[in-house]
Amino acid sequence: MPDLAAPLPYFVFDFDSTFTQVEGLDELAEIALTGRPDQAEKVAAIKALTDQGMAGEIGFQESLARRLALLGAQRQHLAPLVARLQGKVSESIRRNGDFFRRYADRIYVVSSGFREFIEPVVAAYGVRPDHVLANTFTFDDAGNITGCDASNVLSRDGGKIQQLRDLQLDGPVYVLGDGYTDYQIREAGLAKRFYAYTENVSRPSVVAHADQVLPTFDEFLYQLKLPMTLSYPKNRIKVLLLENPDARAAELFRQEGYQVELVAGALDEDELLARIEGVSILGIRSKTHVTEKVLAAANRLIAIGAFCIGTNQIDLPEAMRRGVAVFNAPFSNTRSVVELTLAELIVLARRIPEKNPKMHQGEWDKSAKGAFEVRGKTLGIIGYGNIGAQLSVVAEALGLKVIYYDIAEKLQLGNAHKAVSLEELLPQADIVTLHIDGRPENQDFFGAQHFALMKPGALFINNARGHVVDVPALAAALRSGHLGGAAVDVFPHEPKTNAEAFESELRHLPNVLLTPHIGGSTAEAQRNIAEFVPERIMQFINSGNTQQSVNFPNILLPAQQQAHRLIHIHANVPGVLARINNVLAQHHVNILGQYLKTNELVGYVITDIDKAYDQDVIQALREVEHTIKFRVLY
Ligand SMILES: NC(=O)C1=CN([C@@H]2O[C@H](COP(=O)(O)OP(=O)(O)OC[C@H]3O[C@@H](n4cnc5c(N)ncnc54)[C@H](O)[C@@H]3O)[C@@H](O)[C@H]2O)C=CC1
Ligand SMILES: O=C(O)CCC(=O)C(=O)O
Repeated sequence: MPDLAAPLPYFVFDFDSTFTQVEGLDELAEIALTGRPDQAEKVAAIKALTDQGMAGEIGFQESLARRLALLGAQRQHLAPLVARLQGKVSESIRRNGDFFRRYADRIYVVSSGFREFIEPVVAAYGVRPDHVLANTFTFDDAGNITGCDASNVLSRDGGKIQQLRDLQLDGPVYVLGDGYTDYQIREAGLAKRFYAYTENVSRPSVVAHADQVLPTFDEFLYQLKLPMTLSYPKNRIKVLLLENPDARAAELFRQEGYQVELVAGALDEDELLARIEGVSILGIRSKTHVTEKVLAAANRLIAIGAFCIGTNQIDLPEAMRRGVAVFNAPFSNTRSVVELTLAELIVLARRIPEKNPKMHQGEWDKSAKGAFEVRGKTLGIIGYGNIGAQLSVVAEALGLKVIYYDIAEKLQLGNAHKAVSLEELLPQADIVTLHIDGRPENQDFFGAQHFALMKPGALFINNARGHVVDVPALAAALRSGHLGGAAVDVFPHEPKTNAEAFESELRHLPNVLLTPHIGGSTAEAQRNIAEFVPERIMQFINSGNTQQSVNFPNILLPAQQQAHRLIHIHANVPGVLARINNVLAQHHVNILGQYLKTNELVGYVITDIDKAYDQDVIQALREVEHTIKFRVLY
């Protein structure tokens, strides 16, 4: 570990793929070779030579000479190169630009790249020209780059070592770089610590030799307790994604700098208990249950993402009491469920679940028995929320009459007719479809007495939640012939993974279409969900914005320039806001903006304060009575 009490060390940065995201010579090659038929081939050859040099597979001098020979670059290409590199400074270095200005005396950039493009890029961050140690190009009279100044130590093998020797720095040196030649400074005894910088590229041979690996520059500042833009390095935020959400979700979290771990199936309580410690963001779909016990063990949990609509699998009040915000994707798969339901009602009306397997067994059963058109028939929709209402519109377009029942007052769409009770709806409907939510009160919502009220031969569809239907009662109604068929996508007990067997008494019943909870499983829905949920969670983490959280008071406070943002979650008891503001007043901290919203269990306050604050204020705010969670966002 670095010695925090010691005087500040000298910081030696590599440039290519460390200070910037890219290699300068690779970029120069792309610019210089633009429009040439052999551009791709030559750029690839140059990149391969860069990598071989960085990984220590060939000598630096050889790598450089071979790259320059392929380059064909001229002086005029340098200005566009600098402009390009200025836009490609590593993200975490860019956001901590103040560090370079503040500690300019202690910072050196030592690179085997070229001063012509390095100096202007780092100068924008306050790095002094005499602290940039790099090669220089040589040019011919026509301005073609012909090579590099051979008298410069950095143009030779072991150049960085010699350069550090020549510098004769009078204190400890910390080297940050992505290449083997950066490590060699430490190996030669000229640096106290070598940090492998992996934000842009991670080379196993370099990482293996590092005192520490730095996924971002924030991590370095955090470890050294130096001032930083973020309150906490993003690479320390652990995301656990279960049940295979679309790959885009992991990609977005990784882009944000978080560590992402994937588990293909659902986890039961014990399995989740074993993995939840240290997790900041948990992503699930419909099968993983986030119980009170799991939440109690979740020592770092900030947010849960339900990559679906339903959130009945999460103990929402307990999550709220523990200050864990829950987000879902309330509309991203709505259309997919509607399309499946429409397909099912036609397929059932034509008794396809019986005919299809017979055909596969070579049996030709051509008959109209029990088959009907859906045009003019009555569709009874129970639960007229997002799915029910959209289904209503599309079903009418298909020629169905719609009647619906909902416990909440809902806007009647098209010519849909509202029923005041199930008793009114059920005897009228030729097809009954459930689209209620999975709240605990809906356990066994639909039972034998309801099937009995349905028309003889009517069809039944459940694409909502398994536990809302009494399955033995449904099986009895099908077996007796009272119902003409059913389509079921959701079950009280669903396999956790595709490897587990599916058990249900609905198996092998006539005209019954069973699907493995795929109502929302379309490419479109999964991609939409995988973008929607991470976006909500990252907004919450970065700005405190809780819009569309299913369990938190919804707040959106626009970001203020020159402000620190504090997030305070507390038990909803009187007087907490006054106590927070008392602490701020006692410490003479100016409030620039503030928003409080409460619900039945918690209060959520976003406070923007001016720049002047110290650790005492933060500690005092943490100690405010009834605090559940407190975070400094920026
Ligand atoms: N099979 C699948 O893959 C999918 C299933 N779903 C499930 O579909 C269901 C509906 O989803 P959304 O329409 O988005 O939900 P929503 O919340 O927009 O609508 C649910 C509606 O049901 C009503 N409701 C609740 N309890 C009721 C009751 N006892 N009697 C009558 N009405 C009642 C509510 O007032 C609300 O209008 C949810 O359970 C959801 O989890 C959603 C997406 C995919
Ligand atoms: O696709 C999933 O995993 C669950 C879909 C679902 O039931 C929902 O969105 O509520």
